Amino acid sequence: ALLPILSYPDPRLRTLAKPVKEVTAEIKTLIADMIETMYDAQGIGLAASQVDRHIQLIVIDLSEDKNAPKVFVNPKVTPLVEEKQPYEEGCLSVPEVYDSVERPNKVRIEALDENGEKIDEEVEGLLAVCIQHEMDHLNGVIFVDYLSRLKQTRARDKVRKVLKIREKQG
Ligand SMILES: O=C(O)C[C@@H](Cc1ccccc1)C(=O)SCC(=O)c1ccccc1
Ligand SMILES: [Zn+2]
Repeated sequence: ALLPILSYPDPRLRTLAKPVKEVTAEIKTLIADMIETMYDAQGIGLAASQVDRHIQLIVIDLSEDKNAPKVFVNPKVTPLVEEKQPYEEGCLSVPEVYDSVERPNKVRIEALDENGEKIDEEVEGLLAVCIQHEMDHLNGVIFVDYLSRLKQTRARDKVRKVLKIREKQG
């Protein structure tokens, strides 16, 4: 089922996500719903925080055909390089706002997959950027937090406008 995505600056987006104790059938349903919601919203990632479920769960799909979703439960990210690279980020909770954010572009990701199997990989490029962006969501951080106050104000105004237009479209 499609899930409603919280929009900036909704305070619920600031909630700290709790670890998942066990990947239950209910959580497997949430994973499927998050993947469906991510595709519907044309995103490449989605954190449970964005659908108002405050558990440590993210889904990502960078594939062309949108048929290779990755699931990370209780993810832990460790930068593998000091140097930060800029990347033009967006966010499904801050629609139609894009701006440059600097992050390490090579990280180690440790997590569980949807079957509770261990994941321990070194990733780089857009996957590394996206994982860090989703991890931020689980810690109540939104990419606009890295921008200037002026840009944060503009982002708030832009989201308000976009949501009004989407409401009219029904
Ligand atoms: O809000 C989210 O977590 C989803 C977000 C993930 C993300 C995109 C780009 C950089 C970092 C994290 C999106 O999918 S935004 C929409 C999108 O598909 C996109 C935007 C910019 C670049 C590439 C993709
Ligand atoms: Zn986001």
